[in-house]
Amino acid sequence: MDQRRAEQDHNTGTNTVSLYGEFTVTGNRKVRCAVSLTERDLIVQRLTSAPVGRNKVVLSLKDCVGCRAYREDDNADPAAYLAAYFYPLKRRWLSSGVSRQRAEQCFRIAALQDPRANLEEAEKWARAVRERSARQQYLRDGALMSELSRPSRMMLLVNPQSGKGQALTLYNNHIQRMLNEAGVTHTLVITERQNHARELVKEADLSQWDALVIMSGDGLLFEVINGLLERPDWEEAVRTPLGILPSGSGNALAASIHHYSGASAVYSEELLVSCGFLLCQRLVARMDLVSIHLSSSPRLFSFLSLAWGFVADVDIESEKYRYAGAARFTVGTLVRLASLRVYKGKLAYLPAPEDYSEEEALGNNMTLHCNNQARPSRDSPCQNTFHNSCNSNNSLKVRRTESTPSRSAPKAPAGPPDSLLLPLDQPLPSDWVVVQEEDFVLMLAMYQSNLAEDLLAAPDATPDDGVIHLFYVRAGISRTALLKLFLAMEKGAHLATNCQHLVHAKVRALRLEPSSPKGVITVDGEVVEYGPLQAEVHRGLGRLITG
Ligand SMILES: Nc1ncnc2c1ncn2[C@@H]1O[C@H](COP(=O)(O)OP(=O)(O)OP(=O)(O)O)[C@@H](O)[C@H]1O
Repeated sequence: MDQRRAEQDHNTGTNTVSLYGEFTVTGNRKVRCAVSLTERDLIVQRLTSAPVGRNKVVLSLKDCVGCRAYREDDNADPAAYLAAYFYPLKRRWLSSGVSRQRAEQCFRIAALQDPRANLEEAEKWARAVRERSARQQYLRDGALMSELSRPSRMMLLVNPQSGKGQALTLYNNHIQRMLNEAGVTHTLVITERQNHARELVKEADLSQWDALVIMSGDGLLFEVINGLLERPDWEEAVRTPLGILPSGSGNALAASIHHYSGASAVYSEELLVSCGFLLCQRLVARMDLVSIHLSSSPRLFSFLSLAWGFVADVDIESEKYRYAGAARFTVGTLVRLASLRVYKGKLAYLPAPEDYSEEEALGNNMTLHCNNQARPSRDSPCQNTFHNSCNSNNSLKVRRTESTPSRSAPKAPAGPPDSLLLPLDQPLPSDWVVVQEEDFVLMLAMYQSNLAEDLLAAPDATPDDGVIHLFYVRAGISRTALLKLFLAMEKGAHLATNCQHLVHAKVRALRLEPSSPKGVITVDGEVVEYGPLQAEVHRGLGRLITG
């Protein structure tokens, strides 16, 4: 295989070769390779007499997280080295599924005797690979995404107790190396107790960070989001890009991000590698946040779900099967099915208009600016233009931030006002739909696609569709039918089962008034005050690093 043939091979279509070189493989100087870089791919061809196909590897730059040039400490060796890090989707051993698996390409560049010249050549390649791979990401993901600045600085909050208690091991085994390969500078913060992360982000100098990344379950992100919204500068703070790396047992947001990337479902460490890869791409989208009013607690902000009845009970009761990881929900579902019960209450909602258009989403939002240099010009938050009577209600219920040390104390309660909600003790506005039934098996409001790694509850949800996907199951459903629904939910096929007891509505706000004296309500998997509540979606209020 000679140089001319290698070049001809790849000079096809628009994928023209922009760099070509012949290097040896690091670690085996006998193996020579012809390496070509095109706009889309890095093509490595071993220069042997064997048939071409077997010796050629084509690596898509979309799968590349980073590339670097370096010299080794050996002064006698004039060579420089080029290492490129890829995480392509590969078929799993003995399975039909695919998952991202690490593939490193490492070359020795020693064409010249001058070590500096070799290093310059390696650096030219590394720059070209990085630039093209960043361009590929941006092209793939379109206009509504923005990119973090490079190099990026992230605060990585790790909850060592999350899931099976292996978060730090998972960080050491996968994430540390991947972030280094991608040139992401990160500071590791190990959370020590409940609310530690919340307090930290409430006080943090956010200008130091391009993103806050949470390695835990969904509970830690819930704390971080609410901490950001308690700040006097919440309008700016809530637009800090947030990333998630799954090490809990539910990992619903991580599974949702993976789902949005279009890849087939993966679980546990494979999900972690996928989310790590997506984090390294540094693409930021808007994320809906839902403001939730409880009867006497301060207002909360939720990014994932609101549940009452069967789902909330399973979430909480299955805590004791935590050692089983993601399987805890399956075990919990089976246990609760055996003692299936009816939950009484009133449910009402404001339907989302059919043509809830992109323009409406963008109405109050300008271009995304995600790096810290651009922070002062970050886009305005979604601000509601109506200021009706509900605001006085909110001002009573919102957690006040006067106790937070700050240069300028906030005049208004933290977080945006709610424009669609009347006080809980007032009748509903006339355009709301009141559900006729008062006997339910479950109520589940979702604003991301996944309820857990293996529960695709709202398959067509997107991070910023401005919609609460409301599901409820009426009383009267048999155990078998309910089990079938949950089994179908693994593939997101529950709506296609045509179950007469399952209702799905896309809504912008809802009110729930449970009438049973005791019960469980969860917000993002965390137990909250039981009693009447209402919720309103704030389209695109937050920022999420997603794929
Ligand atoms: N070092 C710590 N020790 C105990 N609790 C902690 C610590 N750090 C954080 N926490 C708390 O643990 C709670 C649970 O965290 P999180 O939901 O992220 O993980 P998880 O419960 O393991 O995940 P999942 O809900 O998916 O099972 C959070 O409310 C957080 O405040």
